Amino acid sequence: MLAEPGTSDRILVTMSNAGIRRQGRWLVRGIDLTLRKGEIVTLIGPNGAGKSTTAKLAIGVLKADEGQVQRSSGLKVGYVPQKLAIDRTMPLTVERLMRLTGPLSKDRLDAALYAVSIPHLVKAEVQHLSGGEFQRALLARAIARDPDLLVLDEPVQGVDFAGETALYQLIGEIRDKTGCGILMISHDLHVVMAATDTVVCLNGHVCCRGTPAAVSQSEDYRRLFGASRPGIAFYNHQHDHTHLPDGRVQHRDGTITDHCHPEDGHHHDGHDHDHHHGHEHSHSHSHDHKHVHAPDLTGDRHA
Ligand SMILES: Nc1ncnc2c1ncn2[C@@H]1O[C@H](COP(=O)(O)OP(=O)(O)OP(=O)(O)O)[C@@H](O)[C@H]1O
Repeated sequence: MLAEPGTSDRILVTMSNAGIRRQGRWLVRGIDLTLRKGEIVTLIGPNGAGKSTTAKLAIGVLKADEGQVQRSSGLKVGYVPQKLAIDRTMPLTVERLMRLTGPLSKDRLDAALYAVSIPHLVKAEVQHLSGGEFQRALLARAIARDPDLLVLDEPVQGVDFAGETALYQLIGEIRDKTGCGILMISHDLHVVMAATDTVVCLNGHVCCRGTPAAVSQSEDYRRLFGASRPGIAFYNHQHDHTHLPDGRVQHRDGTITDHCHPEDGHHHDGHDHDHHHGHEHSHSHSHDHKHVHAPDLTGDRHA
């Protein structure tokens, strides 16, 4: 008998009630988070909310003082930290940057640079790269060793709007091609983050989570970031509800609940809460329900 594509074998990291304490203060606490193959999870939150700390806990750079963090055995992580201990004014070629973290065959190095569309920059000096090219070089370095999980701390820093859109598109393509899981960190929701499957809004603890569209409408998000955020646009499908591969339920407003009981979810609007397993579905589309699709902002790249 063919088994349903399992969800447990797709799990890369499970954080259960994880917390970390420094100098008598909890930097983050009560973090529940699951990272799976093929999924993009984005952590958002204001400065100091604990996004980098949570990412470091997830990959084992930091150890939890409370709760548990479990990683699948032999998990290979590609990590682009927020700050690099590299002096960008020192002479350093892209090729050497790629090898600073360990040996890498020429074939893999070239393939990774090709995947991020900068194969011509292999001999370029890092100090001469544009912001977007530098982020691509870091991304190439992180994907070169075939990671199961890619962790990208502020992957679009120093990149203009068009470059940002292209970079998020590229990150989505890397996920599609390699099937790796991706944990991203961003200060805020952004139009292209609609490519993200799940947004987790942090402020020392998990304030809310769900699709980008759902989180942007949630009270917690609005409280944290202010009521109106310009530039957020989502391409929404009208779902009644969708059963995610891991058994959770995504409601029409984009919220995700573990169970089908209305009281379990983050329901704010007082209607459309009667989604139960076994009741009538009204899916009228045939695409993969797991993804919220970004608007096509990248047409020029396909021209
Ligand atoms: N080793 C440490 N000792 C004490 N405090 C720390 C340590 N590391 C981080 N912090 C504090 O923990 C909090 C969370 O830091 P973190 O870098 O995770 O936040 P962040 O959400 O990634 O912020 P930003 O958006 O500014 O990058 C901050 O208040 C920071 O000052």
